[in-house]
Order: sequence, then C-alpha cells, then structure tokens
Amino acid sequence: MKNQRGRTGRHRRRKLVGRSALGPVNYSHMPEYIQLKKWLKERGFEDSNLRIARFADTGRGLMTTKSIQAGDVIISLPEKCLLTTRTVLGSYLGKYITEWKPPVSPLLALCTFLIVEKYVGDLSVWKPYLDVLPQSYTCPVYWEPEVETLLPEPLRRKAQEQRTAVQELYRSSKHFFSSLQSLFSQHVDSVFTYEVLRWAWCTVNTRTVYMKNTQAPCFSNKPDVYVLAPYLDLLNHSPGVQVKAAFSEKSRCYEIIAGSNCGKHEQVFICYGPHDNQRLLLEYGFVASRNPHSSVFVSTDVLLHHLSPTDKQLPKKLSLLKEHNFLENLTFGLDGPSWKLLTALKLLCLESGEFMCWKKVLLGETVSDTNEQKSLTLVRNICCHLIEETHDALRKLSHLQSESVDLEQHLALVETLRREDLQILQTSAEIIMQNLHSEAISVAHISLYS
Ligand SMILES: C[S@@+](CC[C@H](N)C(=O)[O-])C[C@H]1O[C@@H](n2cnc3c(N)ncnc32)[C@H](O)[C@@H]1O
Repeated sequence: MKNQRGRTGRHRRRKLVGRSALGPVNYSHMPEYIQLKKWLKERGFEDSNLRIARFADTGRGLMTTKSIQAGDVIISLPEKCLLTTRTVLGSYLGKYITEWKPPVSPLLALCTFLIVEKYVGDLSVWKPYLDVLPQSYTCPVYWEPEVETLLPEPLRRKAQEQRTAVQELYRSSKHFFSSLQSLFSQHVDSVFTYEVLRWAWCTVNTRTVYMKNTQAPCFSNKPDVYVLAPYLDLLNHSPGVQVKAAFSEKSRCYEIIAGSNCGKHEQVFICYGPHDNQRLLLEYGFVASRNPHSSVFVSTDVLLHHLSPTDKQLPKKLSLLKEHNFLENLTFGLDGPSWKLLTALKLLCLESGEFMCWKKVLLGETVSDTNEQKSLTLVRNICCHLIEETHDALRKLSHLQSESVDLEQHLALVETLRREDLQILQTSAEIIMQNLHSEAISVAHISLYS
C-alpha cells in the first residue's frame, strides 16, 4: 500500500477527518441505548435497520443502515411499548384519577405518571425509556425573560401565553397532587415542583404522537390524543418529507411508513406538520433552516404605526378588515408579501373618493393605479421597518451573547429564527421593489399614451 505522507496525503487525511467530524456519531453502543433496545425487545419490538446517532445539524436522531423506499415500514412499535392514558389508568395512579373531582385532563394524567416514574428511579419499569429522555428542553417556557423579549411578535406573546398556561396548570393541579400524598414518604410539594411539571409538560408536548384514544369517563373533556412512543420519538422533523403514521388495528403496532426514499446511512426524518419556524420554536424548541412554511408576521401594532392618523376613514377601514378576518395572519414569505397582506393594505390605502370600492378590494380587484402604487409603497415601508427591527434584535442578541454564557443555547435559537426571518424579508423587499418598478413603468406608459 502506498505511503500517504506528503502534501496529497495530508490533504486527503484532513478531508477524511473533516468528514468524520461532521458525520453522524453512532450511539448504539452506549449503555443507556443498549438498555432501551433490550427493554423494547422484551415488549415484542423487532430490531429494525435503524441506529441511534448524533447528527451535527439536528442533534440526536435515527439513521438507517439500509436504503428505505417509499412504502417501506420504517418503525413498527408494539402496543406494549406505548405509554398512553390507559397505561396510567391501569397503574397505581388509576384509583386516584378515577376518584378525583373535578376530573383531570389526559395531559395531566400523563405528566403525573412521568413525574412519579422518574421519581421512583430504579423501581420504574419505564426506567430505560426515562433514562434517554432529555433532562431539559429548549422551548420558550424554559427561557429567561431577556431572551424572550428578543422574539418577534406574535411569537413573544405566544411564548408568554405558553409560560402562563404551564404555571396555571401547576397551580390548578396542586390539590390533585396533594391527594397522592399516601404514595410518598416525602412531602408531595417536593415531588411535584413547578420545574418537574414543566419538564413533564414539555416531554408530552414535544414527543407524543397523535392517536385517538377512547375517552375514559374519569377524564375531563380535553381530547385524549397523546401517546408516548419510546424509540419512535427519536425521529427528528424535516418539513419536506412525507410519512404515514398511525396505529394499525391489524398488527396492534404504531407504524411509520415512508412516503419518500431515504439513502443508506442517512438520517430518517418524519414531518411533525406543515409548521412555520415560529410554531416549531414554540412547540418543539428548534428552528428548521430553509423551512418552506416559514413566514414573517405583521402585527396590528406595526400596521398602525405606518398608517396616517389623519385618515378619517381609518377606524371604519380597520373594523371592516377585522370583520372580514383581514387583520390576522398578515405575512411576508419567500415569495413576497402574502395576498392577504397586500389586500389589507389596498383597503387601508383607499382614497376618500374610492372608499365605496372596499368590497372590490377584498374580492381581489384593482381599484386604481394610485391605490396599487400607494399600497406597494406602504408594504415596502413595513418590510423595511421589519428588516430594521430584525437587525436591531440581532445587535441586542450579540451583545447578550458576549455577556452571558448561560443563555447561549436559547440565544442561538433566537438568532437562527431572526436570520431566517431576515432572509425572508430581504427576498420580499426585492420582490416589492421589482413590483414598484414595473408599476411605475406602467403608470408612465399610460400617462404618455393617454
Ligand atoms: C420527538 S423528539 C426527536 C428526537 C430528539 N432529537 C431527541 O434527541 O430526543 C423532538 C425534538 O427533537 C428536536 N428536533 C426535531 N427535529 C429537529 C430538527 N430538524 N432540527 C433540530 N432539532 C430537531 C427538537 O428538540 C424537538 O423538540
């Protein structure tokens, strides 16, 4: 074999080192994953062609050792491996839940079970699964307020609502937790802390698959659709892939069937839904690069900031937009401002003499060249304002990054989101400028020949 010293050899070696540093790191040999596989096997799971690995861009996930074709079963997880509300009702918690009034929600039942099982540690039959669950999550409910303030609207508001909802769940569940005192030698307050409920809530929110369970009468009327599916819940999300996921009555397994091909030694993805990056960050604590579903929202506050308060018809225009649901979900995307945003702006830009044409505008008809021009100028101004606001947030972010190492991971998420937003806004700005340019040419053309 030829000795590979010298420039070419060094170059080749460097390239190989680079590749392995970026390639997936196999986790299958690690004790906790060996235990998990053993536990799954005891419950009838047949080893598939998947390996647990860490990927540079997405973190822990599943890699295939064989190429997958559309229609192949990726994972088939037996019913015995699933953690459902039936599992909880069949456990020591069953009698407490059945007797408790007002009834607890299916979500709270799952959270309580996770908390108790984690608390009992080695005694839990779910230990191999609990051992591989994340210790904490990256959803905004875990963030410090100074990070949250750097989020764009309306995500900032939704993050606050999420925090309030989890705090409220904790507050309203305290009596129920107290009813479980006889199960513990320690006081329940030290078992069911806010932090541990937040962990359980995020475990359910970020990892469960959808499965409609028969609604047990002892639960509140909140939908009973969450199922924890060990191992299967190691699959990461990609917006572009298609899979079929459902519980098969025939095989009594939860099955994931590929909708597209996947090459050998590649990461296998599923799609959590057609979610934009704001939703991914809020619900799952990550941001997907080049997400085709992503868009930047225009809040009513930003809209109002760009409108003339001297327009006497403004209150009427705003109430018409509200009435026809044209004040929500106004967005910029990679294909420019949405039709809904442009339509709302066209209505807001109607001159007093054109106001009676508002219905035409909502139906997508052109009212006048002036109106087209004015609304395009307005949308450009709003886009530039949001670009400026995003730059401003990135500047503040970089300042915080240099100050606080503890916030690093959460700040990195906001930065990714803001940079993705910036790309959308800059692409939109270019599209608007082209439209403004062609609109100006057509107006000049008309005035020249009329
Ligand atoms: C169902 S779990 C998937 C497995 C998870 N990566 C793990 O190690 O346990 C969902 C979580 O995985 C992470 N995740 C999923 N898809 C991702 C992606 N495309 N990029 C980065 N993180 C992702 C997020 O933290 C999300 O909350």
